Amino acid sequence: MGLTAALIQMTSGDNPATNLEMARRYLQQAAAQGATLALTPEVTNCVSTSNANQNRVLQTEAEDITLAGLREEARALGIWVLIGSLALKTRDADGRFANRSFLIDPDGAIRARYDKIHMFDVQVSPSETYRESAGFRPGTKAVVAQTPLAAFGLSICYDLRFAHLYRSLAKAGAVVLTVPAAFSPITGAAHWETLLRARAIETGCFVLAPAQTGRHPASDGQRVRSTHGHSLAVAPWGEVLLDMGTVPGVGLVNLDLARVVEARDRVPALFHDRDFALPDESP
Ligand SMILES: O=C(O)CNC(=O)[C@H](CS)NC(=O)CCC(=O)C(=O)O
Repeated sequence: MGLTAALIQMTSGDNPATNLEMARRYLQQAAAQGATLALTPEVTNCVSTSNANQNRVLQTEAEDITLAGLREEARALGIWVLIGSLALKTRDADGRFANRSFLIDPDGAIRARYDKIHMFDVQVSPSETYRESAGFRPGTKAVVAQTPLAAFGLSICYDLRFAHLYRSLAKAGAVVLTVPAAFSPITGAAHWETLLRARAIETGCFVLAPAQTGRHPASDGQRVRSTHGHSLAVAPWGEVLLDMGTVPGVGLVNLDLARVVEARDRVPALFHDRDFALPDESP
């Protein structure tokens, strides 16, 4: 029961057509190297700090060129593709976008969709504040995708900090957790690897985390955004199998799915939950 996965590390800019060309090339390299599954980062189609630019270049799911192009590429190459996420227009009255992950099969069909649940509304330093919920509407539904390769538990970026989501995914049958990201450099250096390894150890799952990296090109006048990189693959026992550093590219990793059962047999903590009373509010 083996699975060869390719993590794709990218520096997406704010022009979806350029990002799509880059993603296509990486998928072709992944397939040529023997990958049966390739995974792209969060907001593969557009990293932008300008709401005006997003309103101009983003499209609905039905019109999105990145979704159509990568479905076509999956079919041409005969591989599975996890599109980490796409920023997409919705029909919501408030005009907010969706931050949506897609699992595509080798026929190019969409096998699962997941909308990011937890919004990154965080001041990471005195000069750096994110308010994701101003532009994006949160999802409300956890997703496990059953496939002939494996059962995948989907998540996105800031979701990583909510351990109970991953526990729920693993209990619902997931053996591979996907965490595409565009992590901030400050929190990335402090928390990224530790959190990913913790989620793997707690659940006895493989964790695949394709990431955005570097300084993202932006049209004139926009704030340039940087991301942490370090796309990571972690085994169910917690070892880091692959760390891609900060250079864009394709990283291959072999997953021996028997190691999920092995890790859970050694430490069955996933199956040792107990009910408990919450602490009293009174002192
Ligand atoms: O805004 C976009 O274009 C797409 N969304 C993102 O990049 C999101 C929200 S700003 N980034 C994160 O969730 C980083 C989380 C993080 O860094 C942490 O948890 O420490």
